Amino acid sequence: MDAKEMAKKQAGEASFRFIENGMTIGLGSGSTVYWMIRKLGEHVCDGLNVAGIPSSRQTEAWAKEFGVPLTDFSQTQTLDLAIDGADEADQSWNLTKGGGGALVREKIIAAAAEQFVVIVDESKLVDQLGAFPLPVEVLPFGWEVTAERIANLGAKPVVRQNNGSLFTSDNGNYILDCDFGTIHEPAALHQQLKQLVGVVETGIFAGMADKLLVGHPDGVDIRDS
Ligand SMILES: O=C[C@H](O)[C@H](O)[C@H](O)COP(=O)(O)O
Repeated sequence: MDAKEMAKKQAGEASFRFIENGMTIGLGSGSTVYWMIRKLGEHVCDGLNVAGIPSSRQTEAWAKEFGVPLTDFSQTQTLDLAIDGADEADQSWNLTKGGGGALVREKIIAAAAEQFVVIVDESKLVDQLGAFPLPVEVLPFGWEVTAERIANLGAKPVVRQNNGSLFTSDNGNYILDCDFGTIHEPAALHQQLKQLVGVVETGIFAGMADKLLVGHPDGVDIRDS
């Protein structure tokens, strides 16, 4: 395992300390979350009683593979905890998410959780967001028009592709990866984008994180907001 993967594993596994018996947990998406789900599965095998709501089909598959019981929002509308990764985290803990295309479900889950724990390897820490192009989920109908409106806000949107076809999210939508350069005011940019017809959600998670776990190859820093 390389150093970056070790750091992801450290952050993912360390998040287990926030999990208590009886909790309903929002399960984020991505390669850092993988380590959290794997660890959680081990404890479920040892008798831990939890239920998870997955934020993507991939996460659902991992939860089933590792034996983590699942539930859904028809059973509960609040979560004790959500744990998720990020593509960038700035010094105020604003996040860019959606590199894997799961941002809408991830944001619904994070917003429904009493506590939102973010797990990243150290490479995700930045002074300001923007080096990672901002994922914006848009409706397929008229996506070209929506992309033009986003370009008018100062971005270079590129529609995400997957093996030569347009990438489709778990919600059946497209993702525009939008290079805005350095994002000086993430919350304001999010609001501007949300006002555009055709925009479903943005990958800016501003002011949502309660804890930030930063993994290094040989340990983890746990930061409180
Ligand atoms: O849509 C994907 C999610 O926002 C992920 O949490 C994010 O891309 C980070 O993933 P990873 O832990 O694989 O870097």
